[in-house]
Amino acid sequence: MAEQGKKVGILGGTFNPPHAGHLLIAEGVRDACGLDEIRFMPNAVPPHKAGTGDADAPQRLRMTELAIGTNPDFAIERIEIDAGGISYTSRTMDILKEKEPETEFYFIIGGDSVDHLGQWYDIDGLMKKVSFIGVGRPGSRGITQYPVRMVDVPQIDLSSTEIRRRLSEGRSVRYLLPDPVISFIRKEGLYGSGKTES
Ligand SMILES: Nc1ncnc2c1ncn2[C@@H]1O[C@H](COP(=O)(O)OP(=O)(O)OP(=O)(O)O)[C@@H](O)[C@H]1O
Ligand SMILES: O=C(O)c1ccc[n+]([C@@H]2O[C@H](COP(=O)([O-])O)[C@@H](O)[C@H]2O)c1
Repeated sequence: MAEQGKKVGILGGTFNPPHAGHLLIAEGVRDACGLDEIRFMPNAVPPHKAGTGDADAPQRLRMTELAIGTNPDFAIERIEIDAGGISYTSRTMDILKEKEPETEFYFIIGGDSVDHLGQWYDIDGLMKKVSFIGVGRPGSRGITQYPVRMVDVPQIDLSSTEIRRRLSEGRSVRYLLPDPVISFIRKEGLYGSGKTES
């Protein structure tokens, strides 16, 4: 059972893989907005992405767990992974709000997501269900006609795409994502990184 009036930030993502950019914005928003907790919420099937390549949903979930580690301010929200199918945020928020009527939810998005918010499923309905917090992202405008509270947090020009590319080219990803996630990627042989014993 949720505590009364707890302020929870939801960082939804594909986390393919999770990286320093995700961790930085989560901590930045938590701090700037006085949130009690940030939940990282991996989606099952992302609504607006072509696919997730060779990482399946359980692997993305595991990598997200490893990324947040033991940080007591961070948690995992597995509602979308457990539901399966295409993860429309509007539907997810209905379920979350019904489960935890006392919790105040804030949905955190990066500048590229801000730019494309108008294309989200049931966006007008969704706006009535949850408050949006946006953060800048290099290469995006972070502009929308929808009411998004833009928050200034440290930014890093990093994406999961860039990490997958580096791994497939055998290049270093050290410090771009937490070591336990790198070890998992190598152990599972994800993103063309090649299987290793360590
Ligand atoms: N470096 C970053 N700065 C700000 N926001 C980010 C950054 N990286 C990701 N985000 C935001 O985090 C959320 C989840 O991102 P996602 O898991 O899709 O990662 P991604 O790096 O954008 O992935 P990909 O490169 O595969 O598209 C999105 O709202 C996205 O805008
Ligand atoms: O509901 C939608 O139509 C919708 C469209 C695009 C993205 N989202 C959600 O926004 C979050 C970030 O998306 P992504 O694709 O950058 O990982 C993630 O939780 C997605 O499920 C949701």
